[in-house]
Amino acid sequence: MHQHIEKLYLSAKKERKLIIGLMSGTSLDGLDIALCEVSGQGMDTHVEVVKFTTVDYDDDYKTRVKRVFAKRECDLEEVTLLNPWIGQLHGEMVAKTLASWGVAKELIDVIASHGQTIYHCPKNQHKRAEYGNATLQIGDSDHLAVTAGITTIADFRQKHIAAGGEGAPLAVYGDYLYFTSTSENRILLNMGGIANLTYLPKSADARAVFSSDIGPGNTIMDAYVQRYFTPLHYDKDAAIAAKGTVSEDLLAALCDDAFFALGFPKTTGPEMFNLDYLAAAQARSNTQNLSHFDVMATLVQFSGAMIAKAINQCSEGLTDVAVYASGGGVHNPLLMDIILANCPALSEIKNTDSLGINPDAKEAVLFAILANECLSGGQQRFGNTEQGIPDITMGKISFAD
Ligand SMILES: Nc1ncnc2c1ncn2[C@@H]1O[C@H](COP(=O)(O)OP(=O)(O)OP(=O)(O)O)[C@@H](O)[C@H]1O
Ligand SMILES: CC(=O)N[C@H]1[C@@H]2OC[C@@H](O2)[C@@H](O)[C@@H]1O[C@H](C)C(=O)O
Repeated sequence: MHQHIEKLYLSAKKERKLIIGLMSGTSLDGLDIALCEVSGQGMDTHVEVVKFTTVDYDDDYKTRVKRVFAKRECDLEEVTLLNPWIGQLHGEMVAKTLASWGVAKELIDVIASHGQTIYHCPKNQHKRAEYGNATLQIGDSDHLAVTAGITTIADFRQKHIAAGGEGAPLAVYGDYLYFTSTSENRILLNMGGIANLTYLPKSADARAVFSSDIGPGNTIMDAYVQRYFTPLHYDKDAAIAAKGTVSEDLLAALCDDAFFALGFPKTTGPEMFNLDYLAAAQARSNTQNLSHFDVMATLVQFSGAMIAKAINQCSEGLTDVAVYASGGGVHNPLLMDIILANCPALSEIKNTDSLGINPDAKEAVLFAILANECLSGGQQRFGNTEQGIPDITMGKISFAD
């Protein structure tokens, strides 16, 4: 038996594993690194986030990735060069972070790497009959594994598509296995660049679980700030939006798109929700001359209103629904206020801290849970492909040498 297979077999048998979950999201803010002690599997999964950090990307990384990010046409050589380059960079980031934590790489069972999404195109977006759903994450895991010296499980989204899904949201698997409660119905709301939610019934019936992207979280706001408020990367604490006034005409135009009429589940990305989307809405509503502050005020209202609409749709007819938020959007006080103000059935929105998981770490923890399922789980049935939750084992394995 190959030594790597034997080591993986021994890891898979361990009651407690040390798994490093990695997430690099559509906001391109940094690499989330969560050192997780994972025990059990399936509905008995328990995670302790031993250490967490976000290693910020420098402007060089952002500039390089943005040349190919969410663009229908780009330099294929650049994509080819970035794939190993990001994998190696992520491996170096992990190695340096472990060293700073004083954790020897030999103690780590596996790394679980999401990679960097550069293009996401579900059928509702490309509308090309000859193709199915598709998505592309780069940051090759062989380069990551060799650089970090740790076996790496990666590229989770492809199997989801192979089994009939759209490759996202994958949060539903981790949410169901880890956050299901038999005392309350729960909505897990993630607000990164894109907002997505998972509905967890207190019946714990996997067939009643529900998950979908909603629309933009921070992605258009970030792009607007990066264009007009250089060198800022985002509207910290909504300081810019707070100075503006919502344009009802622009808001109506932003909300008026076929994507929002699609039923759930659905997925999207910055391929659709970007500054071109904003410009088209401004042209339709003749609001091209708004101040930057008024545009930002309207964008945060747009995200908040669409998120609230999805929460209301999900919880219609239910009495006890608790909402737990995660992702960088939890730090935007104006966004959180708008959501709550538009959800009459809610008295508060908690964040996942109250469930023991740092809201900034949740996505990285998700991939650690998916890797644990790849090694030791797989028994939990979802069997709900129509709802975008097929029963599958996700991830490709890259050995360290
Ligand atoms: N203090 C803050 N005030 C306002 N917004 C904030 C604050 N901190 C973070 N954010 C927002 O959160 C974003 C980062 O969130 P997160 O890391 O969850 O995104 P992501 O994971 O890259 O996105 P996705 O989940 O779509 O892949 C920032 O780009 C910014 O828009
Ligand atoms: C293609 C892709 O990277 N999608 C992301 C993005 O970021 C949020 C939302 O859109 C979600 O659908 C997904 O990531 C999270 C981790 C998910 O799969 O649940």
